[in-house]
Amino acid sequence: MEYSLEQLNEEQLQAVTSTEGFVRVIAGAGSGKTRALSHRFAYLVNDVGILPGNILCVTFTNKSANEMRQRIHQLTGDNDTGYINTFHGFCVSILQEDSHVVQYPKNFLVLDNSDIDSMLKIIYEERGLTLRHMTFAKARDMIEIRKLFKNPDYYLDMITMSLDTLQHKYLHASDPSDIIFYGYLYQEKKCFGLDYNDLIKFSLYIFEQNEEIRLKWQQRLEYIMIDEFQDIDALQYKLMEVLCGHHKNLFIVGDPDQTIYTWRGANVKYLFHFDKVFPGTETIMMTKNYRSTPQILAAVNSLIDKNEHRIKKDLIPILPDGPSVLCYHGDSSLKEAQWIISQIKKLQKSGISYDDMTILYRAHYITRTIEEVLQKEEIPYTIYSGVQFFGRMEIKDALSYLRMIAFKDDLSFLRIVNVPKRNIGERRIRFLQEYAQQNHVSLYDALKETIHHPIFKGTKAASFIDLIESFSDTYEEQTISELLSEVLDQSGYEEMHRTAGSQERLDNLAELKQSVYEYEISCGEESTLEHYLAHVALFSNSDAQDSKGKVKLMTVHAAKGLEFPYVFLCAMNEGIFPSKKTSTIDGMEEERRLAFVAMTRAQKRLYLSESEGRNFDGSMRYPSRFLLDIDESLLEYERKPSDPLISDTRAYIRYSSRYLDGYQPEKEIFEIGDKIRHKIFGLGTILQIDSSKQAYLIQFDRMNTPRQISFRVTLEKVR
Ligand SMILES: Nc1ncnc2c1ncn2[C@@H]1O[C@H](COP(=O)(O)OP(=O)(O)OP(=O)(O)O)[C@@H](O)[C@H]1O
Repeated sequence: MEYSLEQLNEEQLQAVTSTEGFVRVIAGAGSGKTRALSHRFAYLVNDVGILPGNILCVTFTNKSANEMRQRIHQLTGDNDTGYINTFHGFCVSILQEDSHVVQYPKNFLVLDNSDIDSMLKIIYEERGLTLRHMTFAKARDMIEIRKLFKNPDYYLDMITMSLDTLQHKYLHASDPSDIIFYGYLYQEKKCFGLDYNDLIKFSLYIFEQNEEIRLKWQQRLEYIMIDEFQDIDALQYKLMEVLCGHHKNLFIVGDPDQTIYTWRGANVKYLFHFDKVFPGTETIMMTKNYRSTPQILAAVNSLIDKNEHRIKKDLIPILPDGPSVLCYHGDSSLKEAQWIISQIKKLQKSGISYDDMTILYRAHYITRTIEEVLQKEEIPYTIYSGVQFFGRMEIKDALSYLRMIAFKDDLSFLRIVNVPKRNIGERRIRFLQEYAQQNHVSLYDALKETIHHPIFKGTKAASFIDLIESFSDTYEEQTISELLSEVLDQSGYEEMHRTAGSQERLDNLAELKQSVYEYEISCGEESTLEHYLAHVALFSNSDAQDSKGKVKLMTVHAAKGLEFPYVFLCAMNEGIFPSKKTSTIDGMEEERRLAFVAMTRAQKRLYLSESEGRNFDGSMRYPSRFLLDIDESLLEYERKPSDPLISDTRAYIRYSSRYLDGYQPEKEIFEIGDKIRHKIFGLGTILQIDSSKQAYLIQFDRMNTPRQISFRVTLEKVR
């Protein structure tokens, strides 16, 4: 894009040319925030004559920083694009220049999650901790929470204590949380590593300690601009306050309706109260939407209007009319996927490239059925910010267990023999490889033949053989889905992920079981384990490298800030979107904002779909409340959920909403004669309601006599 202020509307122009003082832009989705920011930067450089190195432009992710750099480069033609970075990235620049104040070298290490895990591994080994004490995911969270709230001055230990003193503190800690925390600080200091928290804390400390350095940075940053201000957290805010302290030229842009990171500490109050904290703030509202058709905008306005904690602001369409928002209710997730793919084919036949079509979803595991249909129909696709379903580690591991039972091949063996840990590490594998080569046998046979060799003392090799042998003997009599469940259980594989707290992996395994089950019922005679393995092998080899000419699949979080001509938002079901983890009213509003972000990505047409069936916990799948939030007249249904299903959904939403924010309903919500499902006793009918005992009298279909069941137990209404 060429630089020209004529490409801007009135509000954008005001935002671009109001260079001095505190300026706040409250902007809607698709209203041209990115365009305004990049033009403002270019205006300062091209027209005002400011040096790019004196401008700081903060974005939310590294990816948006890269994109912003490219745009600004195009607009200014200048190779120096100044400081365009995330807060963390900018702190790296500060520390590279001034880390000597805290006696850290310039080439300090920036730690990511896998570095942190490696450090945790050392600490656990040194101090005899196991994942039962705390999973790595929990340990990382715990460290972050302690750094933010419980021990906010922790960085002083890192800066002022000698390595020996820090080590002493670690070695003398006795509580697992203290051991991990101080062990981690010690490990960090030992390698001059800094995590995201430290980067900001250290920068703030340097500014606090050294006025000269603070002033140097404050003077350097003549203009500061911050994007996605609705997602700023307390530490970033503090840093911003310091940085703009000299010139006081601070420009912020945000959309309160797109706050989706409160779970990470973002707080939209900073955007709301900005004008009180910085008197004289000029506020500009940008609500004209250039991205989406009036049909899409009417639907999203209607959705977000249902959030109670918000400033009312409708997006105003600029583009001409387009087709209606098209919705579909499937009898199963397969039917839903087939419908999406049929729409994709229709679009493609009309001359639209696959590039222009994107499928969005709330949770990764949703892609499995969609991928299967896409592959069957030979439609090219690519998954962003995630691995294709059958390429995921846990899916490959699970399938390797099945392959091991059927074929006992070396590849499967190598993949799973030590997963979960059976103490069969590299040295023992080398031993097996040598034996196998000399005796021309498979690795598994090598293990069986050498199992009494002293090298396998203290390992769980024998129980691994028992496991494989016992399944090999019986698998032909079992269904594949039973086999899979049992092997994941008896091998300890699922337990391993449970202990590690990897809910996403467990969800994916549950989805794999579901897919095996569907395979069995759809292919009758041919459903042997060998057939199944041949069938899935076709799915595991697709590559996701080049995205040209391919349908895109991504989570809603990954789609933030992007736009696509045709958007399919799928699996719009209770328990998926909103996520089953939503437990507070604020959390539900955040989920709704997330749905809003998803829908506002669409430019030409938006497709919404959901399907019946069961969730992993056995509960019914109801259409999402977010679909019901949208005024009915704004949605065109190609296939609608039945009226009884809609009324049950409403009842379910009313019922489950009571539990938000920990509310425990005291009153009964079923009526006499209602059919219910109890998670253990199965189907039944309500005979009596006893409010004094807070219980129902229920006749269960499979019991001779009725039972009294407390209100405390969740019952599901059956149509
Ligand atoms: N003044 C304008 N005239 C024409 N098109 C515009 C104008 N401003 C923005 N657009 C177009 O509108 C679309 C949305 O703009 P942009 O991506 O900057 O929005 P945004 O506010 O950053 O969106 P979001 O917050 O939803 O990610 C882009 O395709 C952009 O080119």
